[in-house]
Amino acid sequence: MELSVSHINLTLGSGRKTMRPVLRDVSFTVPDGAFCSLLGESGAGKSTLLKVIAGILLQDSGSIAFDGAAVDGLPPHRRRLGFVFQDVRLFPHMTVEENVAYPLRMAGVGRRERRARAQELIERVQLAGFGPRPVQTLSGGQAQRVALARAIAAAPAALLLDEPFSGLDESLRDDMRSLLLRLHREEGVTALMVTHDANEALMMSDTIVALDGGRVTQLGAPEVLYRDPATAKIAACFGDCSVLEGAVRAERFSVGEIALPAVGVPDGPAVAVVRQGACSLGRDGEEAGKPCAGEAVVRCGVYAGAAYLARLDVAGQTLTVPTAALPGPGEAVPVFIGVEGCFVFSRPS
Ligand SMILES: Nc1ncnc2c1ncn2[C@@H]1O[C@H](COP(=O)(O)OP(=O)(O)OP(=O)(O)O)[C@@H](O)[C@H]1O
Repeated sequence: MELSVSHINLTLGSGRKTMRPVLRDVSFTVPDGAFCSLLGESGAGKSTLLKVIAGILLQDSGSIAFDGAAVDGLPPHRRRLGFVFQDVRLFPHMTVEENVAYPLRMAGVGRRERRARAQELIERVQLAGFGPRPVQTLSGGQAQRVALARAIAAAPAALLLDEPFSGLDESLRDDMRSLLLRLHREEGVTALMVTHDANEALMMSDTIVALDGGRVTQLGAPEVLYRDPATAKIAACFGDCSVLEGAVRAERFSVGEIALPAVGVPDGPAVAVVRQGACSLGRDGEEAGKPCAGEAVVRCGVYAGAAYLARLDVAGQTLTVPTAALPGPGEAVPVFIGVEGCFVFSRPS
């Protein structure tokens, strides 16, 4: 099913003083069978948007459509959606099988067919034999597998997932991501997942919708957001980086002794996001063929396993650069920064 979100606006709050716009003109389309992530920091409006799509909250204006047909007048239970939440929300008084079969019971599916589908799904989420178990006896990862099986049991029109793995240990998350992607592919179900983990969004999505302050700031394939981020926040969300405030003049960003290309950026205050992987010190940078960005003074260094991290002083700000050999504090060192990991944006003055 194609899921369309068109010009959604929503203001929330209990009194005039607390009313604030939470969603502002949000529009995007998730094609039939695609996996889309809603990415944004806390308070961006991700969960609120999921609730609007589910029909739990009603928007002030705009429309939600499934396969081109508006569903704004439909209550949540008639939207045929499957849900997975961070806090799992299994029915505690039911067994694993009863939980998975519940949406089928609600849909009026006969007992024998319900049992067969529940059994099949329990096996597909690698919990064969767990059917009669009370859900309170499950580990966090097992409970989330049951929640996934339950969410797809009644072949929903779309699957909505709200931070489904953030309550799990990192060691479990990768397994769960693979399982979810496999089920998504096998069922061919359209999926929309809320996450604040940019790398999770990169790994899992066909499309990412970046939300900030209730607005869509960028929409596109993971590669597009990674290689050509539209805002400094998006550039900075994909892992270790330094953020430097400076100014652009004649398409050059400068701060302290550091200068970087800023093609197309107008003159004025600006911010540069510099990914650690794009930076090298001294001879390492020359050998990698990166352009020299200038000199900076070593403030301190830390050991980070694969490399040392040199913390350099740039006009009172910190530029972190991985290095095989740590120079001493106070030493001035040439810094090399590859253009592919360096993004400059105008900053309102
Ligand atoms: N019922 C409400 N009344 C007033 N403000 C609300 C209400 N629900 C949410 N908000 C506000 O709307 C904004 C967006 O909230 P939302 O929960 O959608 O963000 P989020 O991106 O999902 O964040 P998180 O990752 O922390 O869950 C927040 O500033 C929140 O305080």
